[in-house]
Amino acid sequence: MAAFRTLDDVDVSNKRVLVRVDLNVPVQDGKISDTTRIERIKPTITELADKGARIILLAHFGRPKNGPDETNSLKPVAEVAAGIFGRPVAFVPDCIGDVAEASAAAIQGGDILLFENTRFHNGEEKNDPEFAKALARSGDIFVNDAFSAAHRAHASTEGLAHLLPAYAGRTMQAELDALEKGLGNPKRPVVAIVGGAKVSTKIDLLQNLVGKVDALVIGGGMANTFLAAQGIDVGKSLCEHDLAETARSILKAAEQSECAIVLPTDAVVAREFKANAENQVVSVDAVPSDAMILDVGPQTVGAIAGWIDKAATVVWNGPLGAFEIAPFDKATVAAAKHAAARTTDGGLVSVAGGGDTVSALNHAGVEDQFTYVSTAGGAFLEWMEGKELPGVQVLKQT
Ligand SMILES: Nc1ncnc2c1ncn2[C@@H]1O[C@H](COP(=O)(O)OP(=O)(O)OP(=O)(O)O)[C@@H](O)[C@H]1O
Ligand SMILES: O=C(O)[C@H](O)COP(=O)(O)O
Repeated sequence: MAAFRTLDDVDVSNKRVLVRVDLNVPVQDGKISDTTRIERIKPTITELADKGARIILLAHFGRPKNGPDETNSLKPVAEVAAGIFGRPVAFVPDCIGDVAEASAAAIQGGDILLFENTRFHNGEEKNDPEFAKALARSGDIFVNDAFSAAHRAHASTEGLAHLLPAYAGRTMQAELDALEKGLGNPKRPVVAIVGGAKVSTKIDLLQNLVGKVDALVIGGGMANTFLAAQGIDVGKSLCEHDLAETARSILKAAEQSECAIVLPTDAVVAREFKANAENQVVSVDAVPSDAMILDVGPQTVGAIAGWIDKAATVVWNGPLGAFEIAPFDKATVAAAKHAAARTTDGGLVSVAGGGDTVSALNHAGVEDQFTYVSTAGGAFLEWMEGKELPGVQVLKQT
């Protein structure tokens, strides 16, 4: 973290502080269904407000393509954020121009404004320097607290940092600290657990991990591709047969870098992809030709628990089975509980991220017991792939 400046390095009193946050929260039936991202930024907002900063929140919402539209407006988020922060949050219907600048000029220390969706302007995603300059006119300094949007080189995540003195917010700082412990400079042995549906969405991630970790546990649907690549018949399971060669090259790279690969040895199979479908546990070399693997089996869970016991650090992305439908959540829940217990009692550093992974940990009831659970989706994956995130990179340079 010494690589860039934080809120410890600046006097924010009475300054107009443009704070990039991630308010891209899920909405169901017109209501925000999960406020975790808003809760996560509260420490930064509280600190800035207590120090007398004039706070202006910048954020995107959804992926609007044709300018302003009501469904992607941040207006409803202002009220929810105010409830969580315990302070009024005034909504401003644009993020640039006269209204925005006049509102930012008028607020007092400790006040909070939320500017409308930055993506309502084309310049945001293009990282247009003119648009970034227009944003910068409302602020004296820039604080980026949106790790989960840091994989985007947009005007409000990257461009602004070239125009104003730039700092990492407390949430960004905590996220980067945790990720540094996870893969940057981890306590060894490091065990990565990667699951989820497909190999195709995680090739870069797997390739990066085998060069960095001591053991890689592969579960979920993607394990089927690895099993098939070794000549195992996986029946009707989800399997990317065209990626057999890629899977073999990942196994080879793992062998060269002495990374142990842990693949399922048994599996829970069913003939239907639905809750409570009739199911049985079989060895992976005895999957019936008309059945599909929907979870890893108990023997595999035992092996994964053994690896968690050996680990000083666990990084996790992707569920081990189709955890949304019982009973195919069993392995994910058991492994999550085991990692949580080892974190609480045994000093394990456990870092997890990814949309479905967070839901799975929530479902297991252990989200709070992990060392760190990232709310980032794409940004967490890119970090696991070993990529530099533009929004983080620019903070290091400025
Ligand atoms: N054996 C399996 N067969 C079919 N689907 C599976 C299997 N194992 C896991 N899945 C599915 O994989 C999906 C999650 O994978 P994904 O790679 O999207 O996770 P993630 O990276 O945490 O999430 P996100 O992509 O939202 O950030 C779940 O919907 C789960 O049902
Ligand atoms: O939800 C996210 O992962 C972030 O807010 C980034 O959103 P995006 O994928 O639309 O850029």
